Amino acid sequence: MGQFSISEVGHFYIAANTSLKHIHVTCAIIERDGLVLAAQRSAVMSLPLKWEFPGGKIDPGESPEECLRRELVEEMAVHVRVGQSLPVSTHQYPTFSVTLYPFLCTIESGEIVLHEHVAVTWLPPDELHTLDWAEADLPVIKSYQQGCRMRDHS
Ligand SMILES: Nc1nc2c([nH]c(=O)n2[C@H]2C[C@H](O)[C@@H](COP(=O)(O)OP(=O)(O)OP(=O)(O)O)O2)c(=O)[nH]1
Repeated sequence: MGQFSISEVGHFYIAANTSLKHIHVTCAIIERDGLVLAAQRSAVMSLPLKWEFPGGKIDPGESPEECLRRELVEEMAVHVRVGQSLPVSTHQYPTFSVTLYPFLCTIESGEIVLHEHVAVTWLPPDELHTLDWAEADLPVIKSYQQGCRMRDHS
């Protein structure tokens, strides 16, 4: 051990990185009465206790909108109306990378029952940054907040 040069270590690092898992995930920015829903991942999920927008991995043959509707029923027992899409963004975590497909949503029917998350909260868009978010969500929050400011000024 300790026999590798910097360039060899760099090579192994790049080789390991190119085989990282890449997942495609939808996420729902659910708006109600000027507030937005954030959900906290449980201690036993990946990215434990981080806050996120509910959603999940897109199944083969499924559209992002179909995925969101399915995930929201599974995770929170609500039926959502899927609206406008926001810019897609990709983030590399140390052990996997994720492409997020965010959509504005509203709850069509159902009361929230948490099947996977430990908590949800409703926040004004400009207070979203007060939570400890999954890192991949930071650009999503930024573009969402920019969109809100444009809506406010139109
Ligand atoms: N649903 C959702 N997942 C997110 C967001 N941001 C973010 O980094 N992720 C990550 C967390 C998970 O690693 C992955 C979503 O997949 P998932 O919810 O099916 O993940 P999981 O790890 O609980 O599922 P599993 O692989 O254990 O079956 O994407 C987000 O805003 N919403």
